[in-house]
Amino acid sequence: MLVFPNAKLNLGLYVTERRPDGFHWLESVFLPLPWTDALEIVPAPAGQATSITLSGRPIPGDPATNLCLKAYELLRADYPSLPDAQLYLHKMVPIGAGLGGGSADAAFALKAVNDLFSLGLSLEKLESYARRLGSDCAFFIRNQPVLAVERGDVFEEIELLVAGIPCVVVYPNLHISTAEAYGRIVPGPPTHPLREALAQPLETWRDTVSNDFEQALTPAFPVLADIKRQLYTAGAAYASLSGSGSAVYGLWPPGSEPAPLQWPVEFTVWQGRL
Ligand SMILES: C[C@@](CO)(OP(=O)(O)O)[C@H](O)COP(=O)(O)OP(=O)(O)OC[C@H]1O[C@@H](n2ccc(N)nc2=O)[C@H](O)[C@@H]1O
Ligand SMILES: Nc1ncnc2c1ncn2[C@@H]1O[C@H](COP(=O)(O)OP(=O)(O)O)[C@@H](O)[C@H]1O
Repeated sequence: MLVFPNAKLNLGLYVTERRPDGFHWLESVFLPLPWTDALEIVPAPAGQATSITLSGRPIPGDPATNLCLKAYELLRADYPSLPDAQLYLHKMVPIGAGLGGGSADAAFALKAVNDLFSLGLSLEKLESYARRLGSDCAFFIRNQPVLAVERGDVFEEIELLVAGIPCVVVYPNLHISTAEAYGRIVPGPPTHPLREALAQPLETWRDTVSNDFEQALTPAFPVLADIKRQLYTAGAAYASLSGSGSAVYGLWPPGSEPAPLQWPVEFTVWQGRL
């Protein structure tokens, strides 16, 4: 079975409180972004153990710790009759980018195994497995815009008028660790209530919708502010860091087009529509 795990963007992100377990309460809108990896899962030939073959962007760390394998093993612990499998992951979404690529791979692996081996798991059950693999992993099970609260794994419905709008995402080839980024945050309440701010026209978001990680990370990584400035110069109506970075995105009003932009060769740029 071949699936295409997509990335996500965060529209506003407020880290409101540190929890006793070291995690944080947050409030953010998650949006699917059609920038994808490719993941294939097939039953292994007789006598061959479960394995993963990686291609595309190098993933730091031992392949045995890949989140796709972790997802497979998590299900196998509860469904011992699952056969050995071969996983093939072609990585295209940048890593440590705030785009949730690893979490997407894990969530799509859960969904693919459920379909391939007819486990009959409900979306709720798949979400509860996903939560055990990462805070933002559960989002990718339903993979639709939501207001995420608590650890980023509890969702409220939200209506947004962003489908089809032009978007540019710029990854400055800078891997920011999520844990380290959280360590730089001083939690506090949102400057503007997110749901209300996002109900206003796109052009107003610049003054009302922000990402706490941006202020926390920009002093150490000024390139983030440079990219944001360039996106606004190219006509973006709204620009922001995604998640804990380092990808920065711009959104353009419907019907408009980003002005041509020049980026250093080591940057990776995605341009398309939401
Ligand atoms: C910041 C966000 C915003 O969407 O996304 P990314 O920038 O990673 O894409 C998420 O909260 C990232 O979720 P995820 O990447 O799944 O994090 P996890 O693997 O669960 O946790 C990695 C580390 O981040 C910190 N962490 C994560 C989530 C949370 N609500 N509070 C935290 O403090 C913890 O230090 C944890 O050890
Ligand atoms: N399939 C995977 N894709 C990406 N990263 C993975 C994967 N499996 C495990 N990881 C580990 O997860 C970490 C961050 O993953 P990622 O979701 O891309 O971060 P972020 O959401 O901050 O962009 C990396 O350090 C990487 O080693």
